[in-house]
Amino acid sequence: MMKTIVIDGLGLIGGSIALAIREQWPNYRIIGVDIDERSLRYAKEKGIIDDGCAQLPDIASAADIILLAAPVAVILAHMDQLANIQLKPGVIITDVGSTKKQIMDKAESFNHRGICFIGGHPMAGSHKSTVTAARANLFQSAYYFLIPGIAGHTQHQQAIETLQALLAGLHVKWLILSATDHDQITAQISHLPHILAAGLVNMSQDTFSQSPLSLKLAAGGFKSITRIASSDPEMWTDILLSNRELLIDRIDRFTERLLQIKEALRVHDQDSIRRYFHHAKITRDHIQALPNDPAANFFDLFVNIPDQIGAVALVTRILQEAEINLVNIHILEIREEIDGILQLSFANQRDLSQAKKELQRRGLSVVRGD
Ligand SMILES: NC(=O)c1ccc[n+]([C@@H]2O[C@H](COP(=O)([O-])OP(=O)(O)OC[C@H]3O[C@@H](n4cnc5c(N)ncnc54)[C@H](O)[C@@H]3O)[C@@H](O)[C@H]2O)c1
Ligand SMILES: O=C(O)C(=O)C[C@]1(C(=O)O)C=C[C@@H](O)C=C1
Repeated sequence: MMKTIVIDGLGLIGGSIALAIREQWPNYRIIGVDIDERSLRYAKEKGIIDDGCAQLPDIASAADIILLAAPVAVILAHMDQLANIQLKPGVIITDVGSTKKQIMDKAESFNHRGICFIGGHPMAGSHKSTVTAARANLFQSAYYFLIPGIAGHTQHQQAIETLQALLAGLHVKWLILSATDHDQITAQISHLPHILAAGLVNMSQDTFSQSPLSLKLAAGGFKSITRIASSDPEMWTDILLSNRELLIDRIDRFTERLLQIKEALRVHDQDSIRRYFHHAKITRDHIQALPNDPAANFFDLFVNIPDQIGAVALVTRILQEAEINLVNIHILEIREEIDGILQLSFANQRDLSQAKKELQRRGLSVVRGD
């Protein structure tokens, strides 16, 4: 059956989801809503959407599924708008906001009216924004959190299954959890890191205000830890304000840890300093690949590639000749002008080990990947 999908906020995330729905369900009608007319025009020209609209209330009543994909404060404001509109019977509303508690609290009024609101959050993205950066495979192999409006309720269970079918083309790993758990987890592994990355860039800029060249000397370390400081400031202001209390706590805890390492330095405590880095290394190394663990994110191999035409093609050709399946390939934006690092993701440890052997046999240097 043909369905009308309304995507409110047609940026990086809304656009990427539209592309994946398009691939999987070519007959569905996709309407994009955005205040930015250029984004709508671009998306229509590229065939990402069938039609565009500037205001959600003008199109909401035609939707079978409404996906709210604007910044968090706009999602909250547009939920208020939707509350006053007669929607199609059986409509499902969902969102992609990076915080969930505030949104799910507001969603209660829909659920009381018998309208299913399922919270959502694809746990992948980029520091780039707008629909021009959208890609159908942006979320491949990433986690996608779903928060049922009323856990265990039959209608909500069915709505979850409908959404999972709609978004099957994203090729994500679904994880159902509560809004509170979601916000606690993302405060630590997404929101705090963005605060720290931006702080580090700002501090470095201030430190070198009299010698701007110094900032340009930054190598891979600074660039990899601060890539996300290029993210959209409006989006992150909304996220922080929407997860205020948990973030204040995370900042306090982080400050304590900074003071501990400062004290170790002050008293020349070599053991503590070594333990600090050792503990982090063991933990970080295991995030990359946990052999035989189905919950492992990726089996990643990091390969040095010279800054030469055809270098990436050589890597893919070697893998193709050895008949090794590649799940994803990503050029890391570090060490520009010297050489690049390719991140190759495999479905399992066996493919990763075989790929590592083949690439090394052909003279390529593997930076990391066990
Ligand atoms: N960027 C990421 O990595 C990422 C990952 C997962 C979830 N999210 C969440 O997804 C949402 C969108 O993020 P994004 O990265 O796609 O941002 P984006 O800036 O690329 O897109 C947001 C879009 O919303 C539009 N918009 C803003 N105000 C609007 C309004 N009043 N009405 C209609 N449209 C409006 C903007 O014009 C823009 O096209 C945010 O809630 C964010 O927290 C982001
Ligand atoms: O890769 C990035 O640039 C991201 O910041 C993506 C990222 C994150 O990992 O923190 C950012 C916000 C989202 O809510 C989910 C994912």
